[in-house]
Amino acid sequence: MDILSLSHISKRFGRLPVIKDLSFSVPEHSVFGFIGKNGSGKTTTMKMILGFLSMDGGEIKVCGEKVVYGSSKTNRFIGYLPDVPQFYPYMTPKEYLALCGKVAGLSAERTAKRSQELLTLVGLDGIDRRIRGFSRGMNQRLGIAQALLSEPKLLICDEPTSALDPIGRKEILDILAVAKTSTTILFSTHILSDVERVCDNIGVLDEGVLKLEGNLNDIKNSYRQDTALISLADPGRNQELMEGLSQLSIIKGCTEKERDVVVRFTGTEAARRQILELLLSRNLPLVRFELLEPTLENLFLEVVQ
Ligand SMILES: Nc1ncnc2c1ncn2[C@@H]1O[C@H](COP(=O)(O)OP(=O)(O)OP(=O)(O)O)[C@@H](O)[C@H]1O
Repeated sequence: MDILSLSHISKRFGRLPVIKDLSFSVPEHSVFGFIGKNGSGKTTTMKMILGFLSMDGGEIKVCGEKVVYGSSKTNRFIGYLPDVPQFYPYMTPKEYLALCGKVAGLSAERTAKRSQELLTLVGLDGIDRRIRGFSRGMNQRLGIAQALLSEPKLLICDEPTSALDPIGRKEILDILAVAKTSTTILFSTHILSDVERVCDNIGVLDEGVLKLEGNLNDIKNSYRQDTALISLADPGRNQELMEGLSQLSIIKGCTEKERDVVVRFTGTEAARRQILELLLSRNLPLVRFELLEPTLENLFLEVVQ
C-alpha cells in the first residue's frame, strides 16, 4: 500500500513554475530519498504534502486521503521534522515531549511511555539538561523524537543531516533505519552517500522536474554495465584510444581519469566486443578492463546535467 502519492503536481510562485507535473508514490515501510540541488523544489513539495502551500494542479494523497490546502486533516498521519527544528530552550527533552503530547491530545500516561521509548531510540534518554546548549545533532535527534511521538504513518524530514558532521549524520541515519520498521519515511537531501545508506527508493528532482525515480537497487542495476574502465599498458596512448572509441556509434562518451580511460556505452555484449576489437586492431595492449559499479553520484550528475 502507498502511504503517500503525488500525481501530476504543479506549482508556480508568481509566473515562475517551480514544480512541473510531479508524480511519485511511497510504499509503506520504505524510505524515500528525495534528492535535488538547492532550489530544485524539495521544500516546496514537502510543504504541499503538509497542506501548508496550495498546488496549481494535481492531487496528493496521504494514507489514501486527499490533502487539502489549509486543512491539517491528513497531518494526523504525518510527523514532520523541519530543516531547523525549534524548541523551547528552557525545557528538558522530557518536559518538551510532555508538552508536545499534551498539544497532540495524548494521555499523560501514553506520552510518558512513548517519550521514554523515543528518547532511548534517539540516544537522549537520561539527558536532563535544558535544550539550550544542545548540539545540532542533539536538536535533530530530539526533533525526530518529537515527530514520531504520535506514531505517524509517514515521517517527513527536510534535510535532516545537512548541517551535521559525519558522526551526527550516521546517528540520524541509524535512527531512521530503526524508525522505518514502524513508519514510512520521506527525507530530502543533497548528500548522496546518506541516500545510499538508508533509502529503498529515490526520486531525483531537477528544476521542479522528476528526472529519475524508482527502487535504488533497480536504478543502479539498470546502469550497471554502462561504464567501463580501461587501463592501457602505455597510458601515453590514451588519446589514441579515445579517438578510436569516439568513432564507434555505441560510445556515449569517454574521459581520461588519471592513467585510465573511463568509457560509457550503450548495449553491453556487443559494445564490449567492439571495444576489445578496437584495442586489438590498434595494437593497444590492455592491463585492465573493468565494468564499473554505478555510484549514485554519477547517476545524479548524469540526470541533472
Ligand atoms: N515563497 C516563495 N516565493 C517565491 N519563490 C519561492 C518561494 N519559496 C521557494 N521559492 C523558489 O522556488 C524554488 C524551489 O525552492 P525550494 O525551497 O522548494 O527548493 P529546495 O529544493 O528545497 O532547495 P533548498 O535545498 O535550498 O531548500 C526556488 O527557486 C525558490 O527560490
